Amino acid sequence: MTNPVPLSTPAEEPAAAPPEGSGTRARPHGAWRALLPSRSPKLITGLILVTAIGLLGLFGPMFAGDPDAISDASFQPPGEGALLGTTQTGQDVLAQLLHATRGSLQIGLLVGVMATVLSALFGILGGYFGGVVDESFSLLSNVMLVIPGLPLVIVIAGFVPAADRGWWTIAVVLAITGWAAASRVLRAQTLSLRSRDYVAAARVAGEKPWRIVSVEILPNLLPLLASQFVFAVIAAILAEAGLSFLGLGASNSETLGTMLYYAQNGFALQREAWWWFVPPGLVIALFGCGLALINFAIDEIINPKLRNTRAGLAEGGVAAGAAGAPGEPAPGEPAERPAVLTISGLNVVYRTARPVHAVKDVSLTLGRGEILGLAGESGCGKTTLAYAVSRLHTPPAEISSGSVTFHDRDGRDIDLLALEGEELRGFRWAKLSLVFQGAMNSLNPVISIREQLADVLTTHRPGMSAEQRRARCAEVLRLVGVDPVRLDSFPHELSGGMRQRVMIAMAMLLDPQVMVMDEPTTALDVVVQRGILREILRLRGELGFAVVFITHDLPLLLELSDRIAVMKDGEVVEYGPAERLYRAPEHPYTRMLLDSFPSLTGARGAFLRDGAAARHDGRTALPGQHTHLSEGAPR
Ligand SMILES: Nc1ncnc2c1ncn2[C@@H]1O[C@H](COP(=O)(O)OP(=O)(O)OP(=O)(O)O)[C@@H](O)[C@H]1O
Repeated sequence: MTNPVPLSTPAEEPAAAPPEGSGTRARPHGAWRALLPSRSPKLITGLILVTAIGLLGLFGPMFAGDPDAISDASFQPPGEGALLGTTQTGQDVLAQLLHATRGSLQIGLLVGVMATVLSALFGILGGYFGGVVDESFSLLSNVMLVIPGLPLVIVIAGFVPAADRGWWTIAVVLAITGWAAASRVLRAQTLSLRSRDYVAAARVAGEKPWRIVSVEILPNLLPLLASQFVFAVIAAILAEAGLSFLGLGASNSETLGTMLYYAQNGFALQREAWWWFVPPGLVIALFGCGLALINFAIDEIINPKLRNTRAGLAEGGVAAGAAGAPGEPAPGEPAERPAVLTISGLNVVYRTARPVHAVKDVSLTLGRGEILGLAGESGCGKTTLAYAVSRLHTPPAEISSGSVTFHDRDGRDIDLLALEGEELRGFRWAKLSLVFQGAMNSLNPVISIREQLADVLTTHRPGMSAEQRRARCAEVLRLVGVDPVRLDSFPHELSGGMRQRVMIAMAMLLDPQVMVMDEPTTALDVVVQRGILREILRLRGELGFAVVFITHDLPLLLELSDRIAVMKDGEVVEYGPAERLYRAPEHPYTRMLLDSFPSLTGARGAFLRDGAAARHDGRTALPGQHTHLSEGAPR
């Protein structure tokens, strides 16, 4: 991006700059294989349980004898003649168990499929299409919900003559009475999904409704559908057991429910014949457990954030303190100001299945009141570094080694990586605050600006009176160039530029010594952006805070920063005063970056023109540098 409006040009932000885009970042899609969890113990255990019980139900009856064959050996415990013992009438429990497993699985799976299809049909289509479709589907599901399930099942099952009450009849009855609750959940989720940016984008792009539902919405609902399927299967197996217990079960089928029913009727518990009721109970429990574990794993597959972050650890990850990078200040370029933040040998690794060493041995010193620019192409680790320094990183990101020391005004050195809980909360914002890209979107739309600013003060400065809070809120707003009348506005009543200024004001509320700004103005148009950057420069001069300023935009950093660190693949490849970096870049990557920005006054950048880094000698001036760098050394 070029910066045609130099910082020194008195260009004002228009009162109503157009609101910015959504600020969402698209993650690159990996191959389907990459979506699979590498070694998920949950998935493996779940699959083993479900497959084993499935095979037992599928093939077991072929090898088992007649489950109804009566013999004299009544209540025989497990032993040689009968592996799982016998019932009151001498029937073989193992043979019964194998047939019953098949019967229950048939009913459970059929109900699971039917109930899930019904709930998806009514819930997703109703939620997506809205209007009459939604109203009629909702009416139907509401009616099904208010009718008490079990009595309805009993009535329907009782209505069907026993001779016709096959396992499929019971399955249909259970499915009809069991889809409504799931459909309400799916409808609510679909309503939320259909208003997301990417669905709106697909609609604007002219995608057909069936494609939007199946490609944009359905994949996001898969974890929910999977868990509802699991729930429906388990509920069906249990409901069928209940019906059998009442004598309303499938008349032509042996199920785990009927087994329990006969065990109860045969006084198995009283006669301590545990082998009669424990095996069917255990099969139900293990099957449910297996399905639940598979459900967890499906969640991890669908949602990459849930994937096992320890997989990387098991593989040893990336060695801490990897090969040194030229992160130290070059000799002869010591920090002139006393340091406020010292980052030393910092390594940050994303412990994913394939670990990403995002920050490699970074060492930087931020002087008091200094603006340190952090430049580098997308994905080089700038945000990861900012998050780690602010202790905002969350798993799978892990600081594998290094230190971050904050040198407080009062002379204390604070080890940032050792701060925990209350200490960390108290430190962040009061001494080190942050403004992130698209921060303006984090303002709560239903709370006024005044309340949102005052909230920060109430949390961190509980001793402040309401009057003092009001005065401070007005003061910071004035500082960032927003009229304090706006305190009573709601975020939607402000322009994008104003909202971002409010966020900067919020970051300044507690008079921090360091502000980390990650692309704070990227979402704004260039005129508004320059207005805000000028404010930051002015405030830095007035209030003396130091800034770590992150952007792709090297020309902008050349104007703004005292020193610049250039990052590539997680390493700081060049670090020095902005002026030196511009006049005599040492690293080929810095030269390439400088060459990649076209000049407004000279020849077009070599990178854009040639598609490759060109050696750059006698560089033409970059936008903005005419007005700033050419006037002398940076601040
Ligand atoms: N949650 C994550 N899990 C695994 N890798 C991640 C994760 N977040 C970021 N990364 C990787 O870490 C590296 C650094 O990412 P980071 O977001 O810090 O880059 P950046 O320089 O800030 O990029 P940009 O300028 O586009 O915001 C990239 O390779 C990225 O793919």
